[in-house]
Amino acid sequence: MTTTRQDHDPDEVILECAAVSRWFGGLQALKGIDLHIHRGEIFGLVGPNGSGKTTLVNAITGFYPPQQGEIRYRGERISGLKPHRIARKGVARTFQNVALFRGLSVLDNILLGRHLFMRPSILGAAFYWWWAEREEVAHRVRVEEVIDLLQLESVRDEPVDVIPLGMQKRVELARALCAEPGFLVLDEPMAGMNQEEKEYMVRFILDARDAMGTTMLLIEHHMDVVTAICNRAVVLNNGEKIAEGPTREAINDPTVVAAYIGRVKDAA
Ligand SMILES: Nc1ncnc2c1ncn2[C@@H]1O[C@H](COP(=O)(O)OP(=O)(O)OP(=O)(O)O)[C@@H](O)[C@H]1O
Repeated sequence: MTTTRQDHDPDEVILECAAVSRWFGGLQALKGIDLHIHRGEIFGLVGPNGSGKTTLVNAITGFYPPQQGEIRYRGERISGLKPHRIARKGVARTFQNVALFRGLSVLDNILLGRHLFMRPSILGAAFYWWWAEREEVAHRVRVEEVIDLLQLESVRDEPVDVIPLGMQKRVELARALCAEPGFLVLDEPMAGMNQEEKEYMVRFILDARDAMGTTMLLIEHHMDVVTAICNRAVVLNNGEKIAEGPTREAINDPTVVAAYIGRVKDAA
C-alpha cells in the first residue's frame, strides 16, 4: 500500500495531552500519557487489545474525562468539558462499530453531521426566513462538497442499511467531516473491510486531510494502513506509552514488538 503524504506543521500543536491518567476502579487504564499532535498530521494510536486506546479517545472527547492531567485543543483546556462542548469546539469522532441512523438515507445521515452548526436561534428565526434559508444553502454546499470528495453520489438516496459496510464507514467519515472538525478521531475506520475497501478508505482519508486540512488521530490494528498514512504514531501497552515517533520507527521499536509477542503468548 503506497500513498502520498502532505507535510504537517510541526510548529503548531493542535492537540496536547499532558500526564493524562484514568482509572476504572482499581485498574489504571491510562498512566500519565503525554502527547503532541501537530496541525495537518495523521497521527496513529496503536497497541494491543486493552492497552488504553479507546480510553484515551474517550478522555479527549470528554466521555470519560481524565482524573489526572490535562488535555488542550488549540491551546485551550478541554479536559473537564462535557462531550457536546468539546464537539462544538471542533473535535469530532467516528466509532469502532458503525453508528449510523438505520432507516434514514445516506444523505440524511450526512446532513445530521451539520446539526452542530444549527444554532438554537435558527428556530426562532421564523421571521428572518431569508437568513435561515441562506444558512441552509451554506450547509448544503458543504454537504455536497463532502459527498463529492468521498464519492458517495451514487448512493446518496439509498437507505444506509442496504449499502455495503465499506460504504457505511465512508458515510460515517462524511458525516464527521460535514461538522468541519479541526481534529477528527477515526476509531478503526477499516474494521471488517476487505483489502480493496481498505485501500479506498486510505485514499479517502488522505484526500479529506489534504482537501480540508483536518488533523486526525487514527486508531487502527492494520499496521500496513498505519504505516501508509500516519506521519507519526504512539504505541500504548497496559495504559503506558511505550513508543512514539515517525510511524515505522515507533511500531518497529523492540519494546513494541515484545509487547505484541507477549500478548500472543498470553493468549496461547
Ligand atoms: N468503562 C469501563 N469500565 C471498566 N473498565 C474499562 C472501561 N473501559 C475500559 N476499561 C478497561 O480499561 C483497559 C483499557 O481498555 P480500552 O478499551 O481503552 O483498550 P483498547 O486499547 O481500546 O482495546 P481494544 O483494541 O480492544 O479496543 C482495559 O483493561 C479495559 O477492560
